[in-house]
Amino acid sequence: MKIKVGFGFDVHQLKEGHPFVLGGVLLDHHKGAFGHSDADVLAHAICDALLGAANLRDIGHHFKNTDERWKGISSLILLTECVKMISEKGYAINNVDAMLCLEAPKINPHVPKMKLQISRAMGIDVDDISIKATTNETMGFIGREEGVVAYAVCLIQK
Ligand SMILES: Nc1ccn([C@@H]2O[C@H](COP(=O)(O)O)[C@@H](O)[C@H]2O)c(=O)n1
Ligand SMILES: C[C@@]1(CO)OP(=O)(O)OP(=O)(O)OC[C@H]1O
Repeated sequence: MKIKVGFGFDVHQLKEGHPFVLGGVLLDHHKGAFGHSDADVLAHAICDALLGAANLRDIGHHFKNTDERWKGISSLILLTECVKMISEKGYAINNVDAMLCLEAPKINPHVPKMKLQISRAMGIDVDDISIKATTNETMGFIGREEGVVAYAVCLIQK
């Protein structure tokens, strides 16, 4: 059996009045993430972890942020596409572990729904997805609520 690990990171600016989508869940917050797609940093970090594990470059290589096809797209669709790419190389997903870093809102109440959305998009068990959150203790751009960050690792095997 071949086992591979992948790591992903993403960051997006937070702007007043923008929708805030994380893990496919629309959060009720005065600020939201700004990007070419729906700017879902959690989905993007998982995409990069999957692609990295299978040595398939990165999200921007496959989905250019100048391509009109991806403007405003739900990143869950991009996540499903990344799963297809690694499946075509013969890999199955073992598990995903992710970390969100943002000052507000509180993420814990939304974790079950995020896990469900991501499990559906990836076609894996909800129990094989872990989502955690931390603040940046008011420091730096995260502490000033200027941006949101996500990290993810995943294990794939064939
Ligand atoms: N946006 C966030 C940030 C944190 N949490 C939860 O609160 C716990 C304590 O966070 P600290 O940054 O103060 O260590 C953290 O372990 C998470 O459970 C959250 O839900 N949403
Ligand atoms: C998702 C893509 C494509 O729409 O764009 P963004 O939403 O701007 O996100 P980013 O993480 O900056 O780049 C990856 C791109 O593939």
